Amino acid sequence: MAGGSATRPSFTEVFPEGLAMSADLPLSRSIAIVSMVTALVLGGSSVAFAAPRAPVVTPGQTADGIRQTASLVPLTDLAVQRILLSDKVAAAKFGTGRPIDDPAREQQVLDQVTTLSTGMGLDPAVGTRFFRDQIDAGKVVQHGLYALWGTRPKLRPADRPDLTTEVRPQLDKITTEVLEQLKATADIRGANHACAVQLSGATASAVRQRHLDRLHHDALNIALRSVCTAPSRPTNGTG
Ligand SMILES: O=C(O)C(=O)C[C@]1(C(=O)O)C=C[C@@H](O)C=C1
Repeated sequence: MAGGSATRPSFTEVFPEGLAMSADLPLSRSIAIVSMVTALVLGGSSVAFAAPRAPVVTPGQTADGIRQTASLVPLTDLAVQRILLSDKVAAAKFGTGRPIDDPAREQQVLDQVTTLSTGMGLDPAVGTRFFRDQIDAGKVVQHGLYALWGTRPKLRPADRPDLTTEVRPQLDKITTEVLEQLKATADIRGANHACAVQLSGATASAVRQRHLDRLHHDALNIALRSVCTAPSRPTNGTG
């Protein structure tokens, strides 16, 4: 965690991706960067850092530093955890003849989501909508890994975890936490720009920190696709 001071931003706060000075960087931008770095190193007397000191705003905190708003980071991380467990699901099933799609198990997951959502005061439609996407994301990963392992036998998993006693309980364990985060983020989830910006930041940082490859990144986008959309219209109980 970059612990920036309230008076002067740290290097990583100014250049989160590091300082990549390439030949194609325009000269004016290079000069600007050099002067900003100089200001950082020498103690910050340049125009860039002489402006009135703004409070450091961290995710989940507003500029007044008092009112806390929810963050989409924990929800995103839980989606990543579930996606990474799909690797274990695939390893449990690959080569056993067991199909990737298991509608009975999906219904079990969605029933559990409905029960838990109702118990915690979350609209079950929100929970089930989100979990349908988690299931779709998991299936994308499984199909991707099956394809990979089919053509590259050396990449096949060495161990086969037990789906029923080992992997599914781990998936179930995450369910309550996901629903709690859906509830905690109710005010910031919606079809608006602020949500989209926060979600894209949370996704980008999860991809970076968890070193997600293209397959898992695509799956994460599927898993999170309902987060910044309008609530789905109530149905007549048919789904
Ligand atoms: O439990 C499984 O068998 C899985 O493949 C996991 C999962 C899920 O994401 O919960 C995904 C696809 C199946 O259709 C059922 C459930």
